[in-house]
Amino acid sequence: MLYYSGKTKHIGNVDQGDTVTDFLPQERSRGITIQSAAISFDWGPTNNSNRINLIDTPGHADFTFEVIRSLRILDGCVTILDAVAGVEAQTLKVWKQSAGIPKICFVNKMDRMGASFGRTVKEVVSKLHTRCILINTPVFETKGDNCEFVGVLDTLNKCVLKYSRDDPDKFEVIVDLPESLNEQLRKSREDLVETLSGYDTDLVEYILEVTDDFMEIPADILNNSIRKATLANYVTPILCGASFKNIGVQPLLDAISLYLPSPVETPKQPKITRTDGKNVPVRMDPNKGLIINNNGNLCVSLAFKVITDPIRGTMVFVRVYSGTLKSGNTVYNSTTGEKFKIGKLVVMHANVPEETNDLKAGQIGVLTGTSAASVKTGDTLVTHSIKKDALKSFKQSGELNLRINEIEIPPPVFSAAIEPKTLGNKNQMEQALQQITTEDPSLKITRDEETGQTLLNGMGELHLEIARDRLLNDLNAQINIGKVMVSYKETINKKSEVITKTQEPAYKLSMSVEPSPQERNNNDDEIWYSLGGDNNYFIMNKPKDKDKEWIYQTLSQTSFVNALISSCIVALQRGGKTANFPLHSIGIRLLNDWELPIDVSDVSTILSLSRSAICSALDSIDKSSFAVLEPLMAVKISVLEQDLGNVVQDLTGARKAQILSIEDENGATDSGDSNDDVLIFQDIANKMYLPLDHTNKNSPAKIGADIIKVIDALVPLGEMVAYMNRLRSLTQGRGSFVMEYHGMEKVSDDRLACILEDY
Ligand SMILES: Nc1nc2c(ncn2[C@@H]2O[C@H](COP(=O)(O)OP(=O)(O)OP(=O)(O)O)[C@@H](O)[C@H]2O)c(=O)[nH]1
Repeated sequence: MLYYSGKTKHIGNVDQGDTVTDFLPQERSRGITIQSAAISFDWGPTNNSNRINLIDTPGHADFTFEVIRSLRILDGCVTILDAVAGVEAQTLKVWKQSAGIPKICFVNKMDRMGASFGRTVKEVVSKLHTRCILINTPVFETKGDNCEFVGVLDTLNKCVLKYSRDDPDKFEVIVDLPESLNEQLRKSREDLVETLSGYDTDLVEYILEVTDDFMEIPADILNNSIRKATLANYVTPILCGASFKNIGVQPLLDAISLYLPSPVETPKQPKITRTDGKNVPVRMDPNKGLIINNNGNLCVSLAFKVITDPIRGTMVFVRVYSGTLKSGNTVYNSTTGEKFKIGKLVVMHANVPEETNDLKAGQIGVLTGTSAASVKTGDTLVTHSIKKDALKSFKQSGELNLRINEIEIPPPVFSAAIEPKTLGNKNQMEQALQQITTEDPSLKITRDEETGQTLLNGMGELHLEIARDRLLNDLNAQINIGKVMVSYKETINKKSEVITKTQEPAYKLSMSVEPSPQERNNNDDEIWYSLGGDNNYFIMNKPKDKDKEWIYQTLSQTSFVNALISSCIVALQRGGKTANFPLHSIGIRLLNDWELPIDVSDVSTILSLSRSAICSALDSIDKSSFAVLEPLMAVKISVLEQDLGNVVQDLTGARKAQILSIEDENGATDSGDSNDDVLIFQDIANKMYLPLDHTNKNSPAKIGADIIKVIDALVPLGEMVAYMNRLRSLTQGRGSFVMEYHGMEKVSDDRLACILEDY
């Protein structure tokens, strides 16, 4: 894409390790994407081109947070499928995560032996539950004994685009089609028009009034109709190609411009809320921003990624949601309460930054320089042009404290102990840890206050392995890292006493600790603040008391709340009474009888009083009311029928799995959709026109006579460590699995004894 849009001079190759978006040394040496990259380029006729902000996300399950944070800010997705593997378990997972975002599918690797466009499209309809329309279909040529993929048949423009494998810039447009391709074109066009007619009444009117010959309907009428139906998530346009052989990339770029939404049209606008919980409507207008009381307007942006570049320093990637962000603006970070002045604003073109004066609503760009160093992924940044005299009342009402719906970080389920090689390396270790956790908030550092041990927590074994390499090799940290272990937690099953702490002249804080529910009720009298995951919350009863409004004037509400949140986090790091494991599912409540002196100006007393109140509250709970929790994983395993017995026996025996279902692959219904939907989409898939596959000869077992069974099970994570090797040996390498975090579960007494022994 970068090559064709003119942003790079040659085409990067993952296998040679010179891609633009995979730029970390480890991404290049391992040939995988670890961090999602955001780059911008233009595509389309020169005077009418579209700015495309491309975010390339990793595919491995351990980097799921990269996908979550990218989905938060993007307006449309391109789902890339491997034409041999079809819809994989991870495809299904990411598809569900991106619900509501308009999508295009690109069936890649059509040049491979066993590639099957037809089967892949059928799987997209029946497994992902979406209607598909074929924007282009594959074209093959017989060369000797081989059948070679050479180009695509454009359904809309009724021509073949034939590519040269040697020269990425060369392609022929063929309009005189042989009869076999004419039939392929007619059938895909007929199907496309029929599917769109189910949604677009304008198209139906055109057919009734102008022509009912689907071959005669002009491409621009159909393109309009496809755009509408895609934005409404009614259909998914599908294209095919072989990016490695430079086939079908330009039509994909055209499709992105034609069918995916601009920022103004995106159906999934973010939620902007004020600290009092009220929603503020998003206004994607670069000139106006969020107008407040006619006194000026606000520009609101979300920092969705922070990286430390060895040359450019901190780079904060932002998406602007309202108004215009200008270089030189003073930014208020409403998540942390800090203020800073923007240095340079840049837009990344491939790996070359281009300085810009402003970023308008809808755009993506980068804040650089040391002033941005305190920003973390997920922070909301606010700038305003509010008249001075109005600003004071504005601040008092807390209206600057807007938050764009925060990015929830999935809980890390693995950890490894980490220590400096010598005492002298401690500071450097802290800095390196700070850097990798700022870049990747799904890595977390926890410290056991009593033993002084530091734990690096992550989403999976590969995640921690990569973090380890980055610390040791890229950041040169002088550290020792222990074995990767499962993260166990502890929780409480009863409420503590209420502990009141006071200090002269007029400080009073009463706090208690309680088990926090999995699903909380929406209670208007309470505000819940997440304590950075682990289902831990700080709960504050909303002050009703008019006399307490002064707090907004003297000590801003944000610093009061932030101080309480920090003390909660510190107090929770003490861990539980059974084995000192970090605490989970805890609610820390501030009662409404708090008092502060009228001239309070700093938060240190609040910090120490609240911390000591929480610790005493935890101490008031007896040891027998603490319980150890372990991560439970939802596992989906695909195996051939003949291997099913062995795999199930291993799961239920050694691995203590709870089997939820075993189904034939085609009947597997994990979409979360109703049974009716499942049947509807199977029916659509069966009736849909699919062109013949020519490369399908030596296709994998999947489409042979073998029946594939899908096992759904819940398994303790501790039993899934190194499961890939076990599954391979049980199935002669023919089985595959994906898993995702399901929740924390109380450990039975006999398992607890084993876990404690292991630790
Ligand atoms: N035969 C063939 N191989 C391809 C094609 N496109 C990519 N590949 C190969 O597939 C492998 C994976 O390519 P990537 O581009 O890294 O795939 P990815 O899905 O982005 O992987 P992650 O970055 O880890 O998410 C590489 O070895 C590529 O050479 C294609 O069109 N044809």
